[in-house]
Amino acid sequence: MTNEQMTSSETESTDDQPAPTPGTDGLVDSADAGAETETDRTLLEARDLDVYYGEERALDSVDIEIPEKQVTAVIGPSGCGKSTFLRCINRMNDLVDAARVEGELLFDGKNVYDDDVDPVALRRKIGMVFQSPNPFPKSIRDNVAYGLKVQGKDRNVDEKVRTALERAALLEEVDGQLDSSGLDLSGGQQQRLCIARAIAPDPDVILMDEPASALDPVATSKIEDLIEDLSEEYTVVIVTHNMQQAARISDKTAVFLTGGELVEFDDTEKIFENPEHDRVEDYITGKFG
Ligand SMILES: Nc1ncnc2c1ncn2[C@@H]1O[C@H](COP(=O)(O)OP(=O)(O)OP(=O)(O)O)[C@@H](O)[C@H]1O
Repeated sequence: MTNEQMTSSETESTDDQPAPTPGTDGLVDSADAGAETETDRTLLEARDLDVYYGEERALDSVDIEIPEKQVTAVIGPSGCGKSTFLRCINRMNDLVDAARVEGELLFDGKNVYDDDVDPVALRRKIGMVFQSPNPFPKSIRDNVAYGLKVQGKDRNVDEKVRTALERAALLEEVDGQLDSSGLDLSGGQQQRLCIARAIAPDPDVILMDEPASALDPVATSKIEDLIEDLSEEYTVVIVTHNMQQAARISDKTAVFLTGGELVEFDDTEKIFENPEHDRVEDYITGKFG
């Protein structure tokens, strides 16, 4: 992973937003970015975004505006590019040799693919939770403190760890055993530990790639409740195969179909009750996919 350094302090702004203050990592500080409490403010935007793996196109000219502090679900049949899209947002595709990205992915009006953006710093602002819980073989405390220590944020670590565990709805269950291994927790607890680890560095966005697909129904329901709570403070983008889950927990839904095409993006209710496109209706009603 390259830790690219900022070479310019220039920051782009969108037409309807004031120019935010650039940080030393090429990114903007969301707290400086103007009307951060407006729920419909766009935080993430793809413009004509294509991704290729070698010669194969996985995303086809995707345009989307994702609002802050809401849950956006990304659904679609297997292989349609959902995970690829998610990984574009925090440049995880940089780690895939064959992947090539064209177009723009704006975070707070700044293209994350600009040369002056440090991908490591970007991933602290845009955290990620994966399909299978993947705690480090360390204590619960060290798992959550990991990102803070990497950032050199060594002050009040215990307090920050407890806050993150509380936000991830795990503190009550693990209080008094923060020195036990994270690997000794149940699958659902491990996933909430991973969520606590993602939120400890205080990101703006949490990306989730099928975060409940490896969990039983009770653990899944806890994660779903948690995702809804998290959207009060964070922008959540979640890939899910489970359409009922998307309908239950998301405010907006993006439907990708074969070939990496974003066919429809709208309020979740509209997508599930009255989609514009026949192909989306066919997918939602299970006619294919
Ligand atoms: N590392 C890679 N190298 C080459 N091709 C890839 C790679 N990752 C994904 N692809 C291809 O890109 C396309 C989109 O894959 P992606 O994983 O984004 O789809 P998805 O909708 O998330 O699928 P699923 O629902 O099965 O997880 C597929 O054709 C896939 O084979």
